[in-house]
Amino acid sequence: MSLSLSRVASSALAGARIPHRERDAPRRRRALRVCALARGPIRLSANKKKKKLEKQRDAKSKDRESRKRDATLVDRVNDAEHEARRWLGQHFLIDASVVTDAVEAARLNEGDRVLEIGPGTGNLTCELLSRGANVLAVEKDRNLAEKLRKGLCVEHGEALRLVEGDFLKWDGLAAAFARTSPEQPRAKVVANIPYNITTDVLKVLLPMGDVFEDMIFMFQEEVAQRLVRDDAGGGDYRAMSVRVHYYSKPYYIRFVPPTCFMPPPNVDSCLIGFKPKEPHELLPLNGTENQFFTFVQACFAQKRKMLRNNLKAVCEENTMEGAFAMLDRGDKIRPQELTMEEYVRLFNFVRERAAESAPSSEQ
Ligand SMILES: C[S@@+](CC[C@H](N)C(=O)[O-])C[C@H]1O[C@@H](n2cnc3c(N)ncnc32)[C@H](O)[C@@H]1O
Repeated sequence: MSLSLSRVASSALAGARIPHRERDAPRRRRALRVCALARGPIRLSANKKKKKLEKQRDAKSKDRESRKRDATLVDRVNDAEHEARRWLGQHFLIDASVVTDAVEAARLNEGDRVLEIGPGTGNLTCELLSRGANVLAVEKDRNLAEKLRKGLCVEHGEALRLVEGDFLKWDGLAAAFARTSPEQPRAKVVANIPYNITTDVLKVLLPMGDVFEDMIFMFQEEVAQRLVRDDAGGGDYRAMSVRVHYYSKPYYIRFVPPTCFMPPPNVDSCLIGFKPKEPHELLPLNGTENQFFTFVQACFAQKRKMLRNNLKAVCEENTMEGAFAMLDRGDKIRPQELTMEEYVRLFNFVRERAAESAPSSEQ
């Protein structure tokens, strides 16, 4: 290039007529370079277009597929010809993506034992069975239980066992899921139950970490947000959060809008998981678990008040001074500002002081 430029320059200086091709050579070379540069992005954008089209086609076919799956769920609810009973929290799942996410969150393996509370018309149950799980379902509604017995139970034989009755009154739980050897995998729980019984159901299941490993629940969104956060300090941190974090590691899975149910509920929902701690992972207590939770409940007796005021009811003045010094969180702390670990330390401290000041039985 420097050669041709110098030839052009010297010819021009000599006043000679520069040949057309030589005069235009630098411009042509520049144009070629620009074209070469241009070709790259042009090819790239063609690829992008192709990929975008493929993605759109994929999305459309997935959309068609999931609408077909949604329709199957709606059909199953309609086929039950059952009038939903609101007092039993009957909002049946009709969104296939939610059903899939709930079941996948349980990380099922072929042959896993699963407790389903409230199978209803069987949409979650069918998905669990299709993944090779052995399901034990507890349904309170007599009409729905009857339909399940005549339908899914016949279809799936031993893979599905149905217990008709109120889960909270059922005394067969421990025996039904007892492990026959330490090598046997723990069972799993999947439940879309009425929101007004979730707390009671959790009270039963959370301490069963040696029996259940994954627990997936449908929850009211607002309540789940409170339970999952361990940010003591938020005004919504309640005694139930202490219980949940003592026994498990809760985690948020996904948001579920009212349109995913038939009939739709008035509140937003979500899937939430609880990973129960095994017995050896639980923090040691200076007393029984019941005594601990009764103590925590007393600390929250009036949650707008300072912890000091609530503690007065359960411990001596000098024990309280020692407890506050041990916690080192100041005098004005409120019940919702302590973490679960701090409640365990507080409980253990108060119990230890109480034992020290009690008259010895050997005297
Ligand atoms: C929200 S519906 C869910 C039904 C189904 N699992 C679904 O996702 O489509 C709640 C189900 O729990 C049942 N149920 C309500 N209270 C119950 C209880 N205490 N014990 C067992 N089942 C209960 C209801 O009858 C209903 O079938």
